[in-house]
Amino acid sequence: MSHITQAKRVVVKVGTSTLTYETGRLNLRRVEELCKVLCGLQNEGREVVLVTSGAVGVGMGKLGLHKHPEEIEQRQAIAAVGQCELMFMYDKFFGEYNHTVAQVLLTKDVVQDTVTKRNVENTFQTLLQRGIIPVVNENDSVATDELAGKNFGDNDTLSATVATLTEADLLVILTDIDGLYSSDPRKDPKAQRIPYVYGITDEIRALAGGAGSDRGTGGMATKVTAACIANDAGIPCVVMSGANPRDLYDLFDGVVLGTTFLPLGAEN
Ligand SMILES: Nc1ncnc2c1ncn2[C@@H]1O[C@H](COP(=O)(O)OP(=O)(O)O)[C@@H](O)[C@H]1O
Ligand SMILES: N[C@@H](CCC(=O)OP(=O)(O)O)C(=O)O
Repeated sequence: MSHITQAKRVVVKVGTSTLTYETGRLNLRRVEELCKVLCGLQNEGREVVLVTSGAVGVGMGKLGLHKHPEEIEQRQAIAAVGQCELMFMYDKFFGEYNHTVAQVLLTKDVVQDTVTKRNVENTFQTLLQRGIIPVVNENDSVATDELAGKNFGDNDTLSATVATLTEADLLVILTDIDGLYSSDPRKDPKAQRIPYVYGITDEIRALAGGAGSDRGTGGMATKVTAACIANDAGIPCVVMSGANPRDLYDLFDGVVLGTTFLPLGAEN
């Protein structure tokens, strides 16, 4: 699958359910492994952009909270605590393998305005040219557009936006399940994994349900939306399990993992 093996610029998105234990505390072993593998991919000549969730989840863990507060301002404040911890950890782990990270926090309006969009595109280009790994999250402490509902924001869609902004060759979404199934496997034991999707249709969208845990936000539905945004920009998208970050090496060696969403006309 040359779309994957030959991808040079790769956006990798990791969800809260992959980064944390049920307590909300960081799964350090997994996060360290993920950072090491991303450094390995960077060393082989790829350019990696990491889109990370976890600010709210990690903030809750750090503050000893077990239930998502209803109030938006509480969640914004918790995210501010968690984002700090997340970046401290990424800086440390990537630094151990001699790589520099940069924090980029985005809101929807940034990419809707031509001037701020160009600014952030320039920032990404400059970071990547310098071999720096951008670590991106939604700017949860200032974003209010997506806070009205229960969802705090949607980093799946954000990752697709980042893939288009950076003109990436591939988007990889790491989650707590190994791809898109014919229905939510947590509810349907007969659900079967779908290895390839060539062009996202309404039937495919209808298969994808909501989050599988209290820590996840958008479920498979937002991942399919993200894949659609990426595919519309000509960028293939893989949704796969983040449980064993070393699987990324297999992916780039050509092993078929998770679900690969390919734009129509990009079948080989
Ligand atoms: N058709 C489907 N195929 C696979 N997973 C699905 C499907 N429908 C709903 N899901 C749920 O989506 C969850 C992954 O999304 P989410 O919990 O938001 O994780 P993350 O934190 O990685 O974004 C899975 O654990 C699963 O329960
Ligand atoms: N920006 C939020 C993440 C929102 C989100 O989409 O979470 P997830 O479903 O775990 O990818 C945070 O950092 O907590």
